[in-house]
Amino acid sequence: MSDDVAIRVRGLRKAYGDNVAVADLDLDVHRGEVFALLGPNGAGKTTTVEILEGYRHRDAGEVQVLGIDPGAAARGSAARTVGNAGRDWRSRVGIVLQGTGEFDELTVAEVVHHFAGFYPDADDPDKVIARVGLAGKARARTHTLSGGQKRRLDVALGIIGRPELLFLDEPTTGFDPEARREFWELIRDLAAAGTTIVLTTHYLDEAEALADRVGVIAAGRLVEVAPPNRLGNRQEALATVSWRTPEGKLESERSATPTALVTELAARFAGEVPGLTVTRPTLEDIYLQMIGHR
Ligand SMILES: Nc1ncnc2c1ncn2[C@@H]1O[C@H](COP(=O)(O)OP(=O)(O)OP(=O)(O)O)[C@@H](O)[C@H]1O
Repeated sequence: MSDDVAIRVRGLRKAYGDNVAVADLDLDVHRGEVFALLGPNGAGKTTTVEILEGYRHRDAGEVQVLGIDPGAAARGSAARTVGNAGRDWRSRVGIVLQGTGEFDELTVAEVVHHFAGFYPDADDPDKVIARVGLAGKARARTHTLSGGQKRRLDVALGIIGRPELLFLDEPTTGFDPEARREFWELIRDLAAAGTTIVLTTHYLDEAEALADRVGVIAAGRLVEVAPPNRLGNRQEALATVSWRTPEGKLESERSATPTALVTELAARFAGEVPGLTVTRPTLEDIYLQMIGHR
């Protein structure tokens, strides 16, 4: 496996009885990349990611994560062989699962300090608590945190070991808009420091804001992988120019040359064009087309 590849998947397959959750999936994630997996409910994202994390067995295919087969690493750590590839590999991978974040009577600071003890080169717990915006809650018991604050704690536990590769499963579900923006900044900082990030999300704006590349998965297959602005040839999609006639009727026209059309409209109206908008398909429009909802 070449050094710049963090994840390499070939022919991955996983079925639950007759239900094929992941079918012949190929995927490469480069080191230092932020990769977003998008797909409707039940598409196979969690199954794929949990196989990459070593938490689920696969039926077929090759998987390498940081140069290690996570299936073999999981078996190694189950055998508790001290110093084995499994434990070493696990300490290089950070995982933020959907909704843990509650540790009975322990405080935020106690939990983060405790988890720091599991890693050979853990980050400073107080710094990490501040970084996820929980400094004001460091002494709060985790069961008193709000939903969004629990997710922040999950993120703190995912990054405390200074992972080379971080998996985030729907990381901002339940965040208020300000918390989401702060979280995006945190992800950008981690990416800038060289952390490879794989996230699943249902928020198209999140994928667009964070991801270098997006993979769309539908019915267990990877339908397309592309940078967000190129997905589904989005950059070549026609623009829609809309305006209002002097009678107030809404008109619109799809155009490959919207500037020329707007110039013509400006001449026609001798100045301001009433209700003028120029739009191109959003990532969400393209995504919905891709998964067959339009
Ligand atoms: N433990 C399981 N046992 C049986 N079937 C499962 C199991 N886990 C997932 N599945 C099935 O596999 C398919 C893919 O599920 P998966 O959880 O991977 O989808 P997902 O893309 O993560 O969905 P969501 O966006 O809803 O989280 C679904 O049909 C689901 O019902």
